[in-house]
Amino acid sequence: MAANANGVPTPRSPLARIQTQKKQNGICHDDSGKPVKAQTIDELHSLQKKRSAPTTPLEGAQGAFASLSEEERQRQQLQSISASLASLTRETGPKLVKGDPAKTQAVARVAHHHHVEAPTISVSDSSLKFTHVLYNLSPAELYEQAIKYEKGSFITSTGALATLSGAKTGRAPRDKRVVIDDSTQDELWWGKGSPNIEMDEHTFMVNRERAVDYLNSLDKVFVNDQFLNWDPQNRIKVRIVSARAYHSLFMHNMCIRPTPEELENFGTPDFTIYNAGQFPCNRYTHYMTSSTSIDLNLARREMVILGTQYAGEMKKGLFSVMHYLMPKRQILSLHSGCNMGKDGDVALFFGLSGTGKTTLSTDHNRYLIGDDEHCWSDNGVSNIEGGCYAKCIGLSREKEPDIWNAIKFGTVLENVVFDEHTREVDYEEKSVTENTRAAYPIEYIPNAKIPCVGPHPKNVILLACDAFGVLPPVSKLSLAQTMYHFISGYTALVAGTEDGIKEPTATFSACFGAAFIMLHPTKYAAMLAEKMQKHGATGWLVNTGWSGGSYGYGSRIKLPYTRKIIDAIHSGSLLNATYLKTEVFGLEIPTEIEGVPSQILRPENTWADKKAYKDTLLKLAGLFKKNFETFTNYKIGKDNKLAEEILAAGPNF
Ligand SMILES: Nc1ncnc2c1ncn2[C@@H]1O[C@H](COP(=O)(O)OP(=O)(O)OP(=O)(O)O)[C@@H](O)[C@H]1O
Ligand SMILES: O=C([O-])CC(=O)C(=O)O
Ligand SMILES: [Ca+2]
Ligand SMILES: [Mn+2]
Repeated sequence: MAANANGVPTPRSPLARIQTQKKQNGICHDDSGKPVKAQTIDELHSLQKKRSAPTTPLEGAQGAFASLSEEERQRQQLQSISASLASLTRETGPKLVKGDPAKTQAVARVAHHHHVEAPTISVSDSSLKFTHVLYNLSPAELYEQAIKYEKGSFITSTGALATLSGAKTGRAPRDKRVVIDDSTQDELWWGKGSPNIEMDEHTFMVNRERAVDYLNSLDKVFVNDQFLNWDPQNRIKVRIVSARAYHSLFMHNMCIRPTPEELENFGTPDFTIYNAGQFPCNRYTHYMTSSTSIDLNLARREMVILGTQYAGEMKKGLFSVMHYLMPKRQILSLHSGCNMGKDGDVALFFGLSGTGKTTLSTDHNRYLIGDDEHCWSDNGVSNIEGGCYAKCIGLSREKEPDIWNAIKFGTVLENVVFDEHTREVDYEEKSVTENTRAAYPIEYIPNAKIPCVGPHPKNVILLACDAFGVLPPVSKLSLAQTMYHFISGYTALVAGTEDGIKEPTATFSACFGAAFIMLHPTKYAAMLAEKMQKHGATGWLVNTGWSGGSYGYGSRIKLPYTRKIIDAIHSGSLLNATYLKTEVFGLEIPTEIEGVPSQILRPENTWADKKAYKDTLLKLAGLFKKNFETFTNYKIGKDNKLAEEILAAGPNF
């Protein structure tokens, strides 16, 4: 029974008497609740928000400044960010203020205490104005910023932040530039087939200045201080300076989120991204072939983004950095998904964009370690990232329930189309792009393994989305075959992820990620061979692409069948199946798998036109052979025995 304010029971009856308070001093009080502790509306609003713990990075010794005052912390933090944003020609950083410029009152007060000293060398207007820093904002704060200031930002019916990435809806690999200097000249892979297109140090500085000036011309910038790599011994500190809440939330989700304590001791970042994506590069600048430029300077540990707002550039730019830093430490960096069974059996999923790394590593019966970027060290595997980046085209609750459910508050949904009233997303719709994406923190997947590390892999699964429809749905590989297919990195690129490609086309991309590797592919291949051998991992080739004919004739292998195949690999049952060897590619294919129609296991059975099948098979084999020519002269491992074996493991016809 309910009680009124005086504790007198109020009987529930249809004709309950309306009770008014007894008159005191002749005034009628409505004191059903206590009055608010505010004298004004402003004061009332200020009560709404509780102060949170300070999140401030410190320069210098870890934890030594634990007793610093809040004010001193703020000052050091702004100094560190000001140093990041400094113009290198005017030798001064901008005046920084923490917080949203919209809250002008607070700004005036903070600015008085915290602005960084005025420049002495050469003064420009930008050094006279304040740049407001929105530092490691929470998802809720970033939502508010996005919705208020960024056109095209909306909350979907499930709570995700829908956003548009602008003119670019995929990466622009032809616009990537890497600074060539005395050390990178010899260390990195340059020339034919390499993703590293050179630029000189001076041009980098021109673009860096352009990006920094652009960012400093704004009222506010977002700064994220985060980590990469869950292996604590090989963790990298990254700072991302960007102009959009979308970019800040994307990286909040994709990188590892520091705890408040870790943030207090953050210090100087190991790597910094300047994302001035809304602003183009100057096409009169040397080495620039378009208005977009993604520039990597390993010596300065910096990356500059101009002319593209596609957030994937940041994620994959950092991945390139890891592909340089980790092999130096004898750690193999991998463009792969990774998950682990209840018994601790780890599987890696390699594959190019759209082949199924995210879809297949997200498996309700297994622990997710990560969906896209990993390291394999002497201690086992570790995820580089703190989030997942799933393709959304055709997404359904039935087929991919865990990804579906991860699209909720906090998740960034790029370039999707939704109902203007209900805000329900239509995942079939590709009118903005086919490369629609969801970026969410890894803990949004219920069986994520946190921390995202695991023991040495037992299975290495190479995913290829074969648009020709001639590769078997699954084959067991020898070590040499695994290397052959790893170096080849075959797939049919699915539309949209890389700018300009509109429909599936056969592609070879070394190490299943040539766009991101920094060293010659054979360096990574040799490390993979050594690790697989040492830890007894088995290689598999899984075709998640076409069956019964090429693209346009056959159809994509059904996801439930691919899942059954993957289940059989994980359980170990496929290892003991009966195999037969295919002609031309010499692949071992199983004759039976539980839950998969046996006739689809042999591609030639699914083709009505046997001659067309044979012709297509030979055509693809020819493409493999031609692609591999560039690698035949390279030494792999200590002696050249493996290189010869690998070559022999390719198609024979
Ligand atoms: N048989 C299949 N196996 C795997 N994926 C399939 C299959 N059939 C259809 N798909 C679809 O293919 C897409 C695979 O995309 P996924 O996000 O897993 O790519 P990815 O390898 O993680 O690429 P990226 O590196 O670009 O993130 C999903 O949209 C999935 O629904
Ligand atoms: O980088 C991207 O835009 C998406 C991705 O994961 C890939 O292409 O491998
Ligand atoms: Ca993915
Ligand atoms: Mn990827």
